[in-house]
Amino acid sequence: MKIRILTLFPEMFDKTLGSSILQRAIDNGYLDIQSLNIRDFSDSKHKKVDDYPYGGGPGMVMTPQPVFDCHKQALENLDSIEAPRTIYMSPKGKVFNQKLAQELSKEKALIFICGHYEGIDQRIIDTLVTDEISIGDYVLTGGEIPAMAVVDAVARLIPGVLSQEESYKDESFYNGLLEYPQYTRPQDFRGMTVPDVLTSGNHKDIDEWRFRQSVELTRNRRPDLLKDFVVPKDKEKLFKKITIEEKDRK
Ligand SMILES: C[S@@+](CC[C@H](N)C(=O)[O-])C[C@H]1O[C@@H](n2cnc3c(N)ncnc32)[C@H](O)[C@@H]1O
Repeated sequence: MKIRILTLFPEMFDKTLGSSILQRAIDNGYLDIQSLNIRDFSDSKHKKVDDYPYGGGPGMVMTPQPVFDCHKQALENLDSIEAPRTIYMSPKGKVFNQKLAQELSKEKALIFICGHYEGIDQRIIDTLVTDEISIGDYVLTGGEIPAMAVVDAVARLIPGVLSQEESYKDESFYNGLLEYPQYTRPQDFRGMTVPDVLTSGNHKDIDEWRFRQSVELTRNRRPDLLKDFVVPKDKEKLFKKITIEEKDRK
């Protein structure tokens, strides 16, 4: 997947994209990420990228010209890819989730626009942007951290990026549930022991225990997720049993 990030702070991406799984994905050719500095595209003498909002009010707004020209360069960069989605990171956007990450991971290319100050001129959004995405109901200083979160969540779903051991299929949200608790060595840490079932070697029991933990955790913490949860065929009986037991306990 090719990713182009339009930002006033390209250096913010160096560390994140140059570490761990993302760096490996780049090295192995699964990801091609470039950040473009919007300021480099400003026509103004002092490379100005913002101005006062029409109608008054606090703060500054990012002007259209540098962003339009930076976006044009990003498109030229991706010339073999037709109409890539252009995502504006914005607190006003659709709230990002695993489903959207899965959808975006199927794209050949993505362009991200990171806002700053009070945001970007609406004409950029009306003309260039296909998706406005928020990472939650709070306001950050800029779109860089939100873009990194989206790039990270999307990249790890691209086939081949994660090795088998790191498979995401059991992880929270992927199958509609929160993940079960995880334990590692030692089996006894200062008197706190690992649940016996996990050291039993009985894979059926382990599988059932994990499913039960996932269902109970989701029911307690995120009951909203259960509305869309499709119970796997082989877990239907167990799911019913867990549900009855939970009702009896109340
Ligand atoms: C200070 S914010 C601007 C907020 C804007 N004035 C508003 O009230 O909606 C500056 C930039 O940070 C980014 N940003 C802030 N919070 C975000 C969030 N929750 N999700 C995605 N992007 C966010 C956006 O790119 C935004 O243009």
